[in-house]
Amino acid sequence: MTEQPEHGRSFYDAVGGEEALRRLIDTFYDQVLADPLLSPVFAHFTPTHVDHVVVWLTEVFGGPAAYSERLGGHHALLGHHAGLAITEEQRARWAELMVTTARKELPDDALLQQRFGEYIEWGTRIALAVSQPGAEVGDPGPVPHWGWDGLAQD
Ligand code: HEM
Repeated sequence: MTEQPEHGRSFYDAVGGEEALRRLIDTFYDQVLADPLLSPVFAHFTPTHVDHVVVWLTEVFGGPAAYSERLGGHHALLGHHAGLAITEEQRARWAELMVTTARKELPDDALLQQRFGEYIEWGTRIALAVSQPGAEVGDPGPVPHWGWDGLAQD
């Protein structure tokens, strides 16, 4: 788990744990579903979507590894985006809404907000890539870990 001396705690704990991630994702999807560019992409949205995104982010940021244990891990996550044909405009809007929601819902800590934004930029580019027609997920390896130093090389 990545830690930074002056911040001390794991990135997951500093973010505020599962409770903060749930607040973030609840607020975020309220906006996604009201957004004319994104709402058509989420036509089949269900409340379990919120749960699963929270479980994913929990594991990525160093909390319990429940996405790997219960929801199929990295391969399954990428597979959920297969065939969606996400456009760059949609990706950028998704990322922008997530980052602006994080400014309201996550702690007001410059490094935390920066690393969170970098993860969203990285993750949304991968989601766009695997969503294109004919793209193959292959073997993406274990769920990535992201923290005070960005992507952990573990
Ligand atoms: C960091 C970036 C992203 C993360 C962590 C993420 C996370 C997830 C997760 C965990 C699921 C599975 C939900 C479930 O099991 O119900 C999912 C599905 C989905 N994601 Fe993403 N996502 C990202 C980027 C995007 C972007 C940029 C878009 C579109 C603009 C998108 C559109 C969707 C859609 C439409 C589904 C539902 C697909 C289905 O019906 O199964 N995602 N995402």
